[in-house]
Order: sequence, then structure tokens, then C-alpha cells
Amino acid sequence: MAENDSSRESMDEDADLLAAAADDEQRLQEATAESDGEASVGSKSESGSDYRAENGDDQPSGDEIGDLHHDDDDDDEEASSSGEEELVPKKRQNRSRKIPEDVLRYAEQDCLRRSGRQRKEVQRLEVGQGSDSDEKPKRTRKRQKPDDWNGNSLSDSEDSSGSFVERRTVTRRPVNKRSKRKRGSSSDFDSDDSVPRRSIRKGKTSQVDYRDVDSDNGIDDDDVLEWQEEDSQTATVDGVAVETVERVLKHRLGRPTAIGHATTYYNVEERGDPNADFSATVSGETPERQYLIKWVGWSHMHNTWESEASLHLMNAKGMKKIENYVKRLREITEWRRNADKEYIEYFDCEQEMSEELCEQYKVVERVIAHQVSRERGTDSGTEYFVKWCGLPYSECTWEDSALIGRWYQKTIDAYHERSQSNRIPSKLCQALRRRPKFHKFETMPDFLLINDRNEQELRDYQLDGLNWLLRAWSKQNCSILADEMGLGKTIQSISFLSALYHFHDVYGPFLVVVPLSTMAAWQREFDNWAPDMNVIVYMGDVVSRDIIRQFEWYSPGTKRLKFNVVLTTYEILLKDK
Ligand SMILES: Nc1ncnc2c1ncn2[C@@H]1O[C@H](COP(=O)(O)OP(=O)(O)OP(=O)(O)O)[C@@H](O)[C@H]1O
Repeated sequence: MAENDSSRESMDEDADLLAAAADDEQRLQEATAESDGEASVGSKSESGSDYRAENGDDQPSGDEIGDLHHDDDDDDEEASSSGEEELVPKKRQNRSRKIPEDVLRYAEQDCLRRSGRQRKEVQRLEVGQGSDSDEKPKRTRKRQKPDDWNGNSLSDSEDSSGSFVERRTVTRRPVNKRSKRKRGSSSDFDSDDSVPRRSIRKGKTSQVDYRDVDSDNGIDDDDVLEWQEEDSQTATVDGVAVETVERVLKHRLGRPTAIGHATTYYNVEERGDPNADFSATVSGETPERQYLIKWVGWSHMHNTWESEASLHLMNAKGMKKIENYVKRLREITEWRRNADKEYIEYFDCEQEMSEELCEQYKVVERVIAHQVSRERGTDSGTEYFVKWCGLPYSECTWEDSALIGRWYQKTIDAYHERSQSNRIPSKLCQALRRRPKFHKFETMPDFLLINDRNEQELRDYQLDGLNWLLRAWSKQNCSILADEMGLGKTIQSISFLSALYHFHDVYGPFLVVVPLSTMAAWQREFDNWAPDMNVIVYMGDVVSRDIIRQFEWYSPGTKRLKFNVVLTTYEILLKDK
């Protein structure tokens, strides 16, 4: 009887999953289609950050979504990092991996090969290459010595064809909050780091609250991006590196073979979705419950679909997250049975938005550094340090140039252009020593007419506003522009800075302090009206701000500022004054 009950329960659950999976598949296909679009416009989205601060929404539906995506962690490992010079990322993990014998035996079988996780990184990056190699996989993630990060070549002997094969892209975050906290190291830049952070431990869970609670006193929570760092980036079992589940993003009932590296964003783009057109009834295959996994230390581009079996086979850590996800799923299914239609709709809507947001995390917003990547002690190409749309700087990852360049070459070009620009702030600026005579713009100046966006035009009163601001500046008068709401003060202010930049050769640094709620609008308007200016959005928690200062502040190896505008909020300004 009990057995019957449990099997019925399990059937119910699978039926629910099947229904949900149909939805998911639909969404996945849409998302993949969207990704195409995103990829093509990605380079334009240099300023497409999402400034939503994570909050603890108490509403039942919002909560459920949040919980569904933020499972408890059960693994606790340390990862190393250290602060080095500019353009010099933190040390990476040494992830030399030995494959256990039983796994290797399994690897001979087709099923495990498809899972790809035993050889996953190398294969993940096999864009444009043939499929699985017969070589026994032996991955290494070399930890580079600090002095090796300066971009000097060690050797030219390594393959430099641009192929992804045998090239490792280490996507470690340059600053590991946990180790930083543990070591109590203090950055040159931020005294906040020396303040011990509070960690929250409940029983076996190792979820750590990285909010800089002590030093954030008096700061409006909305103004500081918060998130919870979960697991360590490297886990080892008997000295063998294993991957760790960071988050379970969603689930589906999929084709049993549609798992592993073949399901990464880039492999799907390159070779097609192995789960495409899957229909159990037509193919006769038994569908398998699969989870979309965000891996610790890897960007969302490297997310893979995995089944519980494939996760076990690869000795993945963080399996508790799967359990928690399934548990949460059951609770939601149960809740759906009795909840109001209205709440369910709201919940679905939130879920959809959350998934859309996740798609955004695969879009490169900005490249902020580069280095020669090293594999097996030799140079094997260039890696770019990528800031992802909608994610804070602390989530930046190193990515292979061939991988990123495939979709975001314009963003890479923009980075190199910024790096080489000599339009950087200088104390020798003539206009700052002696204010030039006021020059009135009778018509909208050309520098505001940007390429393909020349449909934009300053309105008459905005041109007057611009002239008024410039006249005040010439006379060294302070000024406050105040008019009716929504008349375009943002645009007038940006036009003014752009006029200083283009017309008077004043390249900053300009400090623009705005309310958090208008931050995205400011960023967008800067992008539209002054795309030549290097605008840095200085926000986020201590780690993010550290990274911004480390990579976005100065030209490498110098003390020369390399940005023109720093855009921040009042709260952050007070914090880092
Ligand atoms: N010349 C223009 N061309 C196109 N769009 C414009 C122009 N001027 C203003 N807008 C649009 O009008 C909207 C309101 O502008 P903006 O937010 O700059 O006004 P504001 O005066 O700063 O508002 P507030 O007083 O609320 O801060 C924005 O979406 C902006 O893009």
C-alpha cells in the first residue's frame, strides 16, 4: 500500500515535471532564439547593466522563485586568490584533474562520453571542431604565478590557431571573496576589506553572506548590489578536481543523450541543440529528468544540462542543491494545486522574468582586461576578462578570446579602443587652467549626432540649456539646471560633458552622482549621446568596487586614469569617499 502511494506520488511528480518541462523546452527554444539576437546586439549593450538589487521579497511567489534558484549549499571549499598588479588577475585554481579509474572505464561507454563532464572544459570549448576526441581526457587548470600574469610570453610553442581544442579557458573570478575574507587581506584600494565580514552558517550549509555588513552601515540597501557567494570554486576529492554545482537554474524532461558539454550555449549555437525536436512518443526514447546547472567558477555561457546520473558519474559536488531544487519543486507543485489563479500567474510571470534575466547573463557587457592564457606552461592565446550583463563586476570571468570573439568582437574592439585612447584625463588640460571663451552652439553640434543614431536631436530648449551650462562653465560659475520633470535634464547634462570632451578637449574625470533608480537611464543616455566617452559605473559591493578600481581605473602599469566619467550613486560616494 505504502509502495503504491509512493509510486503514485512519483508518477504525479513526473507528470508535473513533464508538464513543466514542456513549458521549459518552449522557453528554452525561445531563449536560444533570443540569445541569437542578444549575441548580435551584445556589443551594443556595453551599458546594459541591470541594477536590480536582490531583495528578500516576502511575497510567496517571489520567494519561491528566489528559493528555487538559490538552494542551500552543502559543500565548503576554499579557493585561492590574491591581489596583484593591474591587469594582473588573481591566481587561479590549480585544477589538475586525475580521472578515477571507474570513471575512465565508464568513459569508454558512449553515454558518459556524451555527458562530457570528465573532459568537459576542453570539450566545452570545442566550438567549430569535430566532436569527441578519443584521447583520454586529462584536464588541467594551471595556476599561474603572479608574475606570469603580466602578459609576457613563456613560449610560443603552443597551438595558436585559435582553435578551442586543448585550450583551457579558466573562468575564475579574480577575487575570491571567501579567501579574501579568510586571509583578512586588505586591498590597496579599499579599507573596507580589512573589516571582517559576517558569515552565516546554519548547520551543514555553507552559504555565506558576503554583504559587507559592518562597513555598509547607513547605506541604503537598494544601492548596493548584494548576492550570496556560495561554494568554493575548486573542490577536490582525493586530490582530483571536481566541478561544483553553484545553482540549478531549471529542469526538463529531455533526451537522455542531451547532457554535458554538448549543451553549453556555444556548442548549441555551433552544432545545434542535442535536445531539439525531442519527443518521447515519436522517438521511443524514455525521457530523462535533467537540470540546467550553473557551475561554480564558470560563467553562464558554460552552463550545461545534466541528469542526476551524469552528475554522480562526474563526482560533481553540490548535489544537495539538486535535492533542494527537487524539494522546492515539489512544494511549488503542491502550492499550485491550491493557490489562486492570480498568484499562479504572478508566479509564472516572475519565473519567466527570472529566466530572461539568466539569458542576459550570457551577454558580454564589457571587456575589462586581457592576458595571455597559459596552458601547460605555454601561451595558448588571449583571454579576456568579461563583465556580464546584469551581473556585478565580482562575477567577471576570464574567457577565451576565440569563444568571446565569435559573438562579441565589437565589444573586444571597443575594449582595445578604450585601452589605446589618449583622450584620458590630464592635469595639463589647457581649458582647465584657463577657461576658454564661451562659444554658442547655434545648432546641435555634430558630436552629438552619432553614426546610425542620428535621428536623435536636441530640442530647442535643450540646446539653450546646453549653451547656458557652457556659458556658466566658461565663466567659472557653478550652475544648477532645473526644469520640469522629464524635459531631458539628463541629456542636457550629458551633452554638456560631451561638449567639454569634444569641443574643449576636457577628458574628465567627470564624477556623475545619481539616484540608483535613474542609473540605468543615465547609462543608456551616455551610451546614446556620448558613446565616445569611457563611462564607468561605479557600483556594487566591496569586491565589485575593488575590481572596478583594479581594472577600470588606471591605464595598466601607470597611475593615469583611463576613464572619462565615473557614474555612481550618492550612497556609494559616501562610502568610498
Ligand atoms: N532630445 C531628445 N530626443 C529624444 N528623447 C529625448 C530627448 N530629450 C529627452 N528625451 C527622452 O525623454 C525622457 C525624459 O528625459 P530625462 O529623463 O532626461 O528627463 P529629466 O528632465 O532628466 O527627468 P527628471 O526631471 O525626471 O529627472 C527620456 O526617455 C529621454 O530619452
